[in-house]
Amino acid sequence: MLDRMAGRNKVTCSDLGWHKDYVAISIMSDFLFKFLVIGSAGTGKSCILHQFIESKFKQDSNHTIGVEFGSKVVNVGGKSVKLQIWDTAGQERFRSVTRSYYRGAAGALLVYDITSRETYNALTNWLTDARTLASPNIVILLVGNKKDLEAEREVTFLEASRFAQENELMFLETSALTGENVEEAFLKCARSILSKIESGELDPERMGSGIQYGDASLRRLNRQQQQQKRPDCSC
Ligand SMILES: Nc1nc2c(ncn2[C@@H]2O[C@H](COP(=O)(O)OP(=O)(O)OP(=O)(O)O)[C@@H](O)[C@H]2O)c(=O)[nH]1
Repeated sequence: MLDRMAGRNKVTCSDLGWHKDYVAISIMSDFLFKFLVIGSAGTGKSCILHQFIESKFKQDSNHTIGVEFGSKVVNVGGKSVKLQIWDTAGQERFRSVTRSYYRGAAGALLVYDITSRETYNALTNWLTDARTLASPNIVILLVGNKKDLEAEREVTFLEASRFAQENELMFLETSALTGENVEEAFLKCARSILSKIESGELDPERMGSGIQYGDASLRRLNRQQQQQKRPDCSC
């Protein structure tokens, strides 16, 4: 099972139950965050995930069947965070399958294609799904992908920034082709979750928070508890 956590895996419909019993806590990480990548078909979600994990463009990307999975450990503000990322199919026919993955997600990249107004117009529906089906405190970053296709742009940066502001989303334009802002998108989302944990706005111990302590944090907590239990030395 651990092999499946290193890198990226296709999850077929028959596999859909396996992760339910799986407690994925990385040995060296401080936290584990569950992430979703959502948005209309063809916006580049799989290519974004591939670029983030493999640092290269996925040349022959096919439509995702159900969901695919990838993971990566990143350093955020001195903390080691394992991102457990579910790349969902954008096609309507997979909607019931993909919706079952929303529960307990801490963060999401909501992706549209800057060269397709249709994918931008669908954002409100995706957002409603994310906010109702995932954790109520889910941190969402709006991603305008295919930034390299400037000549074919149908959605301006300003328009999308306003949408993001009105809907309390963070916003970035990316290119899975060149890699521009791809890592930054995941890091920005992770940073925001981490700062909400630090400020107490997010509680990793709440069921369905999409956040777990990694072994490094657990070891630290155990040490602190042991020290508190030790009786004071009277010598
Ligand atoms: N020029 C350009 N093409 C891209 C970019 N990202 C993805 N593509 C292309 O867009 C198409 C769709 O990419 P995918 O990553 O498969 O899209 P998806 O959102 O995962 O699609 P579904 O799995 O059906 O939901 C492919 O032909 C990619 O080569 C990008 O940043 N720039």
